[in-house]
Amino acid sequence: MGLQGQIIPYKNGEKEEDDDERAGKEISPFPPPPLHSKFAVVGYALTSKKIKSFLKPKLEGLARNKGILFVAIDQNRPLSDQGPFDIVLHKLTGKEWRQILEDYRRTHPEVTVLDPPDAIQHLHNRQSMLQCVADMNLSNSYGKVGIPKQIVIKKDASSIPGAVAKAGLMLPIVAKPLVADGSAKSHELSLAYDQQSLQKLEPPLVLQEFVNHGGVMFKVYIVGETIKVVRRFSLPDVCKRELSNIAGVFRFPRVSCAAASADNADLDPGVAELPPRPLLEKLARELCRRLGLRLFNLDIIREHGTRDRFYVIDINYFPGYGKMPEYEHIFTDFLLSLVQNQYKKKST
Ligand SMILES: O=P(O)(O)O[C@@H]1[C@@H](OP(=O)(O)O)[C@H](OP(=O)(O)O)[C@H](O)[C@H](OP(=O)(O)O)[C@H]1OP(=O)(O)O
Ligand SMILES: Nc1ncnc2c1ncn2[C@@H]1O[C@H](COP(=O)(O)OP(=O)(O)O)[C@@H](O)[C@H]1O
Ligand SMILES: [Mg+2]
Ligand SMILES: [Mg+2]
Repeated sequence: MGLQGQIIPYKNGEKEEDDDERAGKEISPFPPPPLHSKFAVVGYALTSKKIKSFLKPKLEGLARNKGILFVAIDQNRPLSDQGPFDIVLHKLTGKEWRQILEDYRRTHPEVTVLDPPDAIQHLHNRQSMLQCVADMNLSNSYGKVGIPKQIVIKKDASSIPGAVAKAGLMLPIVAKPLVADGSAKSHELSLAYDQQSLQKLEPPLVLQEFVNHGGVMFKVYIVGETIKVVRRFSLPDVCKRELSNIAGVFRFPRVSCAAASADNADLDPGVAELPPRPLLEKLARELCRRLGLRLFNLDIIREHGTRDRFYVIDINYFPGYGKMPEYEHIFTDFLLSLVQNQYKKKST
């Protein structure tokens, strides 16, 4: 079964209508936009890559029909002189930009900044990124969600074999740059097969046990209270024989970017089966609360040979929603719900 149309809203469990049927003739379930302007104004500060993949004509068209206007933020002018905005949507890096946003949040509490810069900052370090998942210790009748056993190596590659042995990490080991700032370098991943090769790695790093997961992972996209899951191909399992015959470090430039959708692939059902919906709902809701974020996705894998043992391996702020089926409807409804909440707050 393909995943198209698999929407998991927390609240009502209603299924979205067919994309094509609704395109262009949206009847909004929300009351009209606020009184101060005809449109709800969403200021955006995004890279050109993001504008291309996210702000597609279909999204802008649908938004306009629902009373939402996207307006580009001019980074060379003070934010307060622009707008007025109801919402600020952003994904740019740099200390200066963070400070501008923090100041703006303080002086414009009526504007929803998606999301707060300090909360996003939490995801820019691969150790702090997964801490919330570890703290949650989610385990119920639907399954158990954890993170792979991991350690952080800040410097000194020669200390790695000792640190790995002391922590009891099993080979093979995945090495990821500690900083996840969106740069090409931060997505470079290495797989080390033997103890000796570990010294070839370049700190600062997070070292994680490689968890066999049948070569398929799940991307869980979160937009406010809505979650949507897609399947992607991933790194293949490493078997014991391979482990004893292969030595060295294997480097991958950007695994997840190269990974194709596995939604319609003919897969072993035990590998392809989506994680249970109630488990993902609980995980997503808790992560939204703990991280203070509304726009993110997480990469989750199922330990091969188990039914209900899951590991979160990555969390990304404002990911590639363009690859999430029906994101235009989900995103515009989300923006409207935010504006509506602001309006309610103002009138009470
Ligand atoms: O460009 P895309 O559509 O592949 O999106 C990237 C994400 O892919 P995904 O939605 O998970 O498939 C990607 O996810 P992964 O880290 O590759 O799992 C990141 O979120 C990436 O942002 P950044 O480089 O970490 O700042 C995202 O890149 P930006 O679009 O934010 O630059
Ligand atoms: N601990 C792990 N066990 C097995 N595979 C992993 C593990 N960590 C990462 N991977 C694989 O490597 C890919 C990239 O790692 P990830 O942490 O998602 O980095 P990125 O932020 O660059 O996407 C994942 O999508 C998955 O295919
Ligand atoms: Mg990833
Ligand atoms: Mg990532």
